[in-house]
Amino acid sequence: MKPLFIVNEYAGKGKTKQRWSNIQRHLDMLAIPYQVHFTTRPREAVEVAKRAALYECSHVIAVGGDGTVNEVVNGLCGQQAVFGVIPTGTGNDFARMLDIPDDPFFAVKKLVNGSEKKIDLLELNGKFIAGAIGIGFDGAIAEDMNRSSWKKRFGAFGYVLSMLKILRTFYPFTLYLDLDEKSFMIDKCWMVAVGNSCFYGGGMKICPDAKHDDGLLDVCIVHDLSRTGILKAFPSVFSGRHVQHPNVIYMRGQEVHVRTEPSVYIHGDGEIFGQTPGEIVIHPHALNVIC
Ligand SMILES: Nc1ncnc2c1ncn2[C@@H]1O[C@H](COP(=O)(O)OP(=O)(O)OP(=O)(O)O)[C@@H](O)[C@H]1O
Repeated sequence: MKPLFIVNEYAGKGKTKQRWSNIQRHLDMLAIPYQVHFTTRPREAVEVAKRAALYECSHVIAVGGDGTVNEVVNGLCGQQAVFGVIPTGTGNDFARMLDIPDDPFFAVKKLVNGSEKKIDLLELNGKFIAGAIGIGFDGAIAEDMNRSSWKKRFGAFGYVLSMLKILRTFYPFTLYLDLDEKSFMIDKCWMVAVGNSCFYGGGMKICPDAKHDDGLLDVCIVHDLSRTGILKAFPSVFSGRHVQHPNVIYMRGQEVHVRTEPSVYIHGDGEIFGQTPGEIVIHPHALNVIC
């Protein structure tokens, strides 16, 4: 039973093609037999991972960034095969969550010597997300980044550029949020983040206490801040200290329903999943991974 590598050569600003030759060299050096599929278009990885059982593979490894991880996870969820990742993308937050190194040699070694564990997954309106979901200001930033060439040109720094652009035009919204049995109505809301992992946007700790195997989702709400206030608070998201800010609410639960007035964008691990409303549920121990 050979592992199947699903490679997105376009991930990491197109550098994955070069990185894959390195990875292949390391696999051959360690005498690891494998099968490989190169994606030819967006979302193809979902279909390939769905057919993993036909390939008779014990492991399915995504070679790419968080978008590729998301597609493979959505195809693989509910199957026996174990999921792994070799990070070659721009943000690589999933690999960061599992402590998988960027260096291809050490990432391959980790795949070979790593142990298996089960991790939780978020489900948003029927789709699975391994890392974190952003609603509102952050969804608008992700939408802008995916449309512009900034991510390709500037990598993770493209997030900051899109943030500065969206900050000028974004208007806070009214949030109606149900978390398990509790209901909240929050005016002048900027964003809601729901995290399975603490990392997102290339290393930002938006939900700093989120753990990917505790059966809980973490919710972070930013509200009632001026544009200058957002700018001042932004750097603290890299350390996770933003949760101490008086205009940040931080909670934990199992199921979140979000409605907003007006509708705002939702992203999951950087990919746009439409607009609000959104229903988010945590699925404890839903995916077998090597870490
Ligand atoms: N052959 C292809 N041609 C064009 N796009 C593709 C192809 N295969 C996959 N994709 C798309 O490439 C997009 C970007 O891939 P991915 O997210 O893995 O890399 P990244 O954006 O560099 O990394 P990260 O998400 O970690 O910042 C995904 O949304 C995926 O659907």
